Amino acid sequence: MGAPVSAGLTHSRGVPSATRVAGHVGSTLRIGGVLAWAVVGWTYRHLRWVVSVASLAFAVRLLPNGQPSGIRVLILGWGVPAVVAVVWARWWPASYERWAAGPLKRASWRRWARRRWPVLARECGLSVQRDQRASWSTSALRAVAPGRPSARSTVWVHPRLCSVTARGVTLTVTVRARTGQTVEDLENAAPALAAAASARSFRCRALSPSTVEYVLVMADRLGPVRAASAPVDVLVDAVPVGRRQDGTRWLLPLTGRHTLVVGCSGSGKGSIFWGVCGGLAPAVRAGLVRLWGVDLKRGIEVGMGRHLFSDVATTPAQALDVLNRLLRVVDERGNRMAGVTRLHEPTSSDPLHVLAIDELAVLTAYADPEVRKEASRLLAEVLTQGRALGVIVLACVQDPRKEVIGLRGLFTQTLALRLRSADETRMVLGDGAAALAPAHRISPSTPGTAWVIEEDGSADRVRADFWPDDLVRHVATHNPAPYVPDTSKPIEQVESVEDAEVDRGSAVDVAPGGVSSVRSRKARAPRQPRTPRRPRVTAPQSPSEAGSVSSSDVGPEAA
Ligand SMILES: Nc1ncnc2c1ncn2[C@@H]1O[C@H](COP(=O)(O)OP(=O)(O)OP(=O)(O)O)[C@@H](O)[C@H]1O
Repeated sequence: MGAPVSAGLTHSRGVPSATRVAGHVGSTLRIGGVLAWAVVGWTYRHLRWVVSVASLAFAVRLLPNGQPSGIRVLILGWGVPAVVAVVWARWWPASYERWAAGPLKRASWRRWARRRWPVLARECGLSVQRDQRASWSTSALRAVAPGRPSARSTVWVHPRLCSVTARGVTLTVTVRARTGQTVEDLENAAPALAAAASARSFRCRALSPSTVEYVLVMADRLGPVRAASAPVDVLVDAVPVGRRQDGTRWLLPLTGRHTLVVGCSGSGKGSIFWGVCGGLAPAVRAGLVRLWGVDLKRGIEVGMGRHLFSDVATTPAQALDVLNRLLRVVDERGNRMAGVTRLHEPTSSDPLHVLAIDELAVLTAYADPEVRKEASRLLAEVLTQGRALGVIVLACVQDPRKEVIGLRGLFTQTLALRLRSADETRMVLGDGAAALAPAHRISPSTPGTAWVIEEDGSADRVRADFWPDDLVRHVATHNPAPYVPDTSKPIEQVESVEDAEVDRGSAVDVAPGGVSSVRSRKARAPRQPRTPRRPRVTAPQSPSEAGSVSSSDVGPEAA
């Protein structure tokens, strides 16, 4: 048998085969097709610009010469701007968006709102039909030709469009209610207006009893995941946790507030937990803030950044102890501040105490009945009295039902991550929130996204930055909580400062796998003089007893 014969043409050195030529032609055609398609698409989207530039080129280049050339018009007026724009948008998208696409889009949104307002107002149920008396000219016409037109006519009355502005990815429309209309009527139309504008989301804010501002977010800035970065600035009043839906920074106010973070499993509570604790890290290092952790889910979450915390409770008994100690700070500060000031100012000797609780329900709903009762009582006291005295609480929870968190109403700001139903949204954010802040519609594919209700009552969508484990560890290691001897413990429990150091420095780092490792910080902490012996003090059992505790019973920051 002879050698197999190739079905195609044979190769000869220096002469390309038909297959290779066909391949080159094919790929050239493909690239050309993609480019042509991109140019056509861009032209379609920017038709007005292309037509304007083409007309300009025609007028400037050709008319003076008196030699019109179709090819030159095409190249100068259409081809050049289209290719420039495609290349610009492809390789420098940010500057293209900033200087070309962004301003054009915003101008078109503004024009759309102004021109379409009468139709929009009517279709969204904001306008009414009213009978109107005929004008004098109509009446005169009627006198000449009796029978028509009618002496009365029907007109549409719309709420007044006060202003239309566009900035970034938001279109802001301010509207004044017509006679007989309330701001609630205007607010109720917000979802319909947002849908008509094809907005991604919206905010609605009452500026006065007759004026409402609609902020329509036309593009989603919360889509991409953004990792947090190690904080540098010493911040106490508010910490940056992520971004708002209009792309601006989301600062979560802390001073004077108790924060409840609610979201189902996997909704990203960890990002907000570490956004706050990590954001406070430089202040912890500076001694302006003391963090206390309660993580009854085996300390897995808090263990990741253990060094940041002055103390961490991983069992119900330890949690009660932490709550008791904070209550003593509340009592001591209350006595000291009474009649002097109404809001605590954190200093390094008198810091802000932040109690961070990973899963509140484990303590207040799923623990033993006695622990539950005691924990709820202590926490209620901290929540009701601590706010102005510089003792604040950040609590995360999955289930917002009253049976699970009876203390829900004592938190002064609430963040709703992804929730399971409109009912849960109402429970967390309040009546009427299901339409304005639909946390139950947050996609499971965007963890860390939440709805917040601002002080002025408006709702905003936000997304927390993601805190990877390495970043949490890095921030905690570089911003350890300064050592503060706990003099509130009965004396026999703290034999010496060295013992206390070992006690506190033996941070139980629980690895994700659940394996604990004991790490001593004794080597790093400076050696302290021995604590003077003190008379034995019994920890108070109730707030009334706690009120009589002397300043030596609380931490040194209070002394
Ligand atoms: N801000 C974020 N951006 C992007 N992805 C995030 C963000 N936050 C969390 N995730 C992702 O979502 C997953 C779940 O997040 P996280 O553990 O914080 O949820 P959780 O609400 O605390 O859940 P659980 O209550 O079950 O502990 C994380 O593993 C992470 O991959």
